[in-house]
Amino acid sequence: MSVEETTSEVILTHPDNNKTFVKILKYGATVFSWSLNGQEQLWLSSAAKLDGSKPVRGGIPLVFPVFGKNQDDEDLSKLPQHGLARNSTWEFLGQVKANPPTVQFGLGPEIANPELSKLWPMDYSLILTVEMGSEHLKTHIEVSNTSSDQQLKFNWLFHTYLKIDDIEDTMVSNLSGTKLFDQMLQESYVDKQPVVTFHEELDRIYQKVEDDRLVQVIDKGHPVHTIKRHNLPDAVVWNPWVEKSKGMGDFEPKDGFKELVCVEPGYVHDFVKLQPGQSWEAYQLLYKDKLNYQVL
Ligand SMILES: O=P(O)(O)OC[C@H]1O[C@H](O)[C@H](O)[C@@H](O)[C@@H]1O
Repeated sequence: MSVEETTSEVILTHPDNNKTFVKILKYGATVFSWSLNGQEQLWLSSAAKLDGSKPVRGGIPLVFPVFGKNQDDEDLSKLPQHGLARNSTWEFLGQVKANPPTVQFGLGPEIANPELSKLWPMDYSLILTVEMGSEHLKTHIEVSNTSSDQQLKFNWLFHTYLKIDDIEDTMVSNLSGTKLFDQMLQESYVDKQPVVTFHEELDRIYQKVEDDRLVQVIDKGHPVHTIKRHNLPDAVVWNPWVEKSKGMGDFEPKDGFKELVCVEPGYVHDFVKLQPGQSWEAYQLLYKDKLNYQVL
């Protein structure tokens, strides 16, 4: 059977290769493991909570309706950092395709975390579609405004923790020439470096990155992850390094930052704004590709 459901998880196994599978926690609809022919692709903290007591530290947490901690918006500023989707138990809607195995999860205010929904009493419907091919993992989101009279204003982001061998051998490519907001320096500038490299905590929001820029994670010259984005103009690149990792209780081992890089496709610089009845969709596609250094 290619789709197995337990009380807390859904596991998809590829029909042609049982070493290719994905595990999704209903809490947060969080993909917390993706094995591609026996090789884990996502980083997961060994102290990550998988019991619904807090968002998962690793995998692909979903960020909605606000990225970070909003200070200005009357409604969104009441929510905690990264919103409510990653701390709500989603409904498993079932399998929609046999091959590639594809499943859907849904979230709306009627089942979302009640404490957080009180802080943000909006009408919306989210459908997450997870498709696992023999060589790829696609996460697709559709957000609908189900209100009859109110605008829906939100951020979306796939907070993807990619597993790597060694952060100091790793580069992230094809973001050069893009404007970014540096969360460490709290300032905006254009990245003039040919690739992103890591020597300390790095937390950058690259803005309005064209859809046809394929972001690649390169290990000693070899591309290990390729990320295609659809309708997600921003890309956050994050590595917590030594001090930030120490400060996160659910981050283990403490030197685990060496084996992860977060590349997070999102819509976070601006808000998506939907009028009553409107919908918006976007996806992230993770796959393997040859080195594709784009001259832009
Ligand atoms: O600790 P969390 O709430 O999961 O946030 C983890 C990280 O998310 C994003 O990458 C932000 O850019 C970082 O500033 C933040 O530290």
